[in-house]
Amino acid sequence: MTGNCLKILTPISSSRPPLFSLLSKPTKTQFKTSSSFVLSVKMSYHKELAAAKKAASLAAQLCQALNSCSLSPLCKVQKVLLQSDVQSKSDKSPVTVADYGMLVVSGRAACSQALVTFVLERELPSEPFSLVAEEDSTDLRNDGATDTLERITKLVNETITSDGSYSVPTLSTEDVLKAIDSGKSEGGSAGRHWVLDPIDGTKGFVRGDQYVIALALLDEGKVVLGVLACPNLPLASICGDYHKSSNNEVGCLFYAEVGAGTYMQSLNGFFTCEGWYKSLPLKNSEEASFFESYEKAHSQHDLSSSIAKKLGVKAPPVRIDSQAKYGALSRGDGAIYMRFPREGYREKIWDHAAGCIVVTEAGGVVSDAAGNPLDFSKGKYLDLNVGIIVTNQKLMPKLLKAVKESLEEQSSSL
Ligand SMILES: Nc1ncnc2c1ncn2[C@@H]1O[C@H](COP(=O)(O)O)[C@@H](O)[C@H]1OP(=O)(O)O
Ligand SMILES: [Mg+2]
Ligand SMILES: [Mg+2]
Ligand SMILES: [Mg+2]
Repeated sequence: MTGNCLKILTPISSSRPPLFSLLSKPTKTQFKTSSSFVLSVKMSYHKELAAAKKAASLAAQLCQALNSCSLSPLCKVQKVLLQSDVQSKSDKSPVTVADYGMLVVSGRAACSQALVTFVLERELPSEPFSLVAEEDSTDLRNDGATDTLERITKLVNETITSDGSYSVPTLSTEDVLKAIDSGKSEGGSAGRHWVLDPIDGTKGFVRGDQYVIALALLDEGKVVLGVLACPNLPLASICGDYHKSSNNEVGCLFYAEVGAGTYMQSLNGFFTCEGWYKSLPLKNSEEASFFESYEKAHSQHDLSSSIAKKLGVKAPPVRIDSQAKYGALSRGDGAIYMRFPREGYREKIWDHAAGCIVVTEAGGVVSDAAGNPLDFSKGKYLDLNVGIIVTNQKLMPKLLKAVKESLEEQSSSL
């Protein structure tokens, strides 16, 4: 453990990156040593990672404040929402417009997006800024949204003031709208692009369960760093006897930089847990626990349970919302994550970029259902073969075989 953060050990991989990749080296250069061993010196993204951690942590603080202010009219609406079903957009994702309640939910995500944009631009003033993000300001520009817009502008300003690092004039509602709309980049394979899901796991957020602020950086189409701020995720493992754990603190920040590993610290800055080294995966598929979406509409539970059966998995699935699944997996809470969206759903890069590097830098493997790595260079969508599967290097061949068999069985039964 270093300072107040935990280094997540590589569960299976024997090919940890060399220590020199942790050092600050500004160029991508290949060196030949006298023994003709080729060393590839990696680009360092330390400055960008520090900015991303700060942005995601502040956004998490903002989301937590939104949830705990029981007297706020915003929260009263959320309480009503908790008892009602969340409406759908045309792409079948929850949220937005239709009524004031939905505006409040999308407004909160937009609020988080504005704050992340503000922090990244202030922390990295000399870098060109391109952001591919989920939210836009359309709903907040409607006449009926004035009150919500004023409230979220106030909350963004309060969070900036309470942090105390930036001496800027108070942001206006127009500043906030502009900050939200700077997330309209299309991404792609050239240059650098930030990728943001300002509230990932909207349904979990509305239910008071798991959600994350997920931020990643693409460089030439590759994910080079990722941060997952998980305000409701316990610091202790969420599998096995976790409910018996003496530590019931919540709020985790996972972060990873290419070639430099994955780390976790507590969101409040104090790290108190230990002992995860012992529970790292694994072993045999029978002992693996597997994660999937809480929402049946997001992933076919019957398909994953047929795959788990083939693998001999004994434990019941762990169903939680959002990319918190990637974070929990990276620290060894479970060994497998399976995601099989319903036909017609297109996965977006902001739903996987940060989670993907958090898992791969901890030694895991993320692929589509056919075993291809995820390609983040094609714009805001991921073009995938059927679904996404995640596990460690030892279990991946077995998992792929089981996935293939179950998919064949599924298509022959149609
Ligand atoms: N119909 C759907 N199928 C699959 N994923 C969806 C669907 N609707 C929304 N999502 C997105 O899936 C992610 C949540 O997945 P999970 O079920 O694993 O929590 C979220 O990013 C959510 O978007 P959002 O960011 O708006 O919440
Ligand atoms: Mg959404
Ligand atoms: Mg999402
Ligand atoms: Mg979202």
